[in-house]
Amino acid sequence: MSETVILENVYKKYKMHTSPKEKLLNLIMPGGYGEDFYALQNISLTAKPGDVIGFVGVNGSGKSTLSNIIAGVIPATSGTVKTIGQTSIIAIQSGLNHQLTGRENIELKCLMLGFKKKEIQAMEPEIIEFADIGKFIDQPVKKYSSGMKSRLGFAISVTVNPDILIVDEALSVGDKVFAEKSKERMFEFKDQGKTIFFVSHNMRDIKSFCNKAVWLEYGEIKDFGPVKEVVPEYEKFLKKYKAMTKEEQKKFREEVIRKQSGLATI
Ligand SMILES: Nc1ncnc2c1ncn2[C@@H]1O[C@H](COP(=O)(O)OP(=O)(O)OP(=O)(O)O)[C@@H](O)[C@H]1O
Repeated sequence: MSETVILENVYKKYKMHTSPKEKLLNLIMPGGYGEDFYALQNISLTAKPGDVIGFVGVNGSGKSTLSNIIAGVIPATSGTVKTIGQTSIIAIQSGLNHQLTGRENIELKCLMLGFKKKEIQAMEPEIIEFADIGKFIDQPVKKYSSGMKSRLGFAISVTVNPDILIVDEALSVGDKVFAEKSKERMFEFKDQGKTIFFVSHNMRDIKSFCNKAVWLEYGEIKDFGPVKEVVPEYEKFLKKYKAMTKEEQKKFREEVIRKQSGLATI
């Protein structure tokens, strides 16, 4: 079956700043200002319908950056990103506008995804029912609890029926009942053969839900393959990392920063 996501030699470079002055200089100077920092380097991967791919890696390895690039939330610095079909991301930062009401956010997000007014009207009741936030739907989102925000974000993202779904730690917030309902919906998507990317620090969730895994280290792909092969290797690494002395862990982190700080060549 043909691919739904194709990434070729993707890099994401940030400028590191230590003061507001440096941030300002970065905005006004041609070519920017500050030390280069590569959040992602040389990422190439493809995904097909039915692929449920877990992103694993320690804090700062690039999982969210890669998710956001696939979702089209942020651009890659270089390389090519091709997605075929409707893409939808579910993340803790739900991307809702805090000044607008829940209902207005539904309309705005769906309009941005290219739906027509009539289609949105048809989807709205389903989104509201799934989000289960009662009368708050006509209140501004700034009055919502974090659980309510994530429920609304999740409800919109799944009701638009995407071909490619990206789930970034979204199940780690909110109550148990909603987490169960969300998991059920994601398993339905999996059964329908959609392409899913799933970011989690919970290896039990990764092993039970995904059929493939990408192990990211220093913003690079350390391994990509069947979840049964990649995750045990990653768990072995985690065990070793946790067994290191504080000094050894510090050395490891310094090495990570050195590898990501402008030493790579594009
Ligand atoms: N806007 C930004 N400006 C500068 N650096 C950034 C920015 N966003 C992310 N980074 C850096 O890029 C690296 C990768 O971050 P990312 O959030 O993708 O990692 P992660 O694997 O998702 O981490 P975590 O498990 O902690 O969520 C980190 O070192 C982070 O500090």
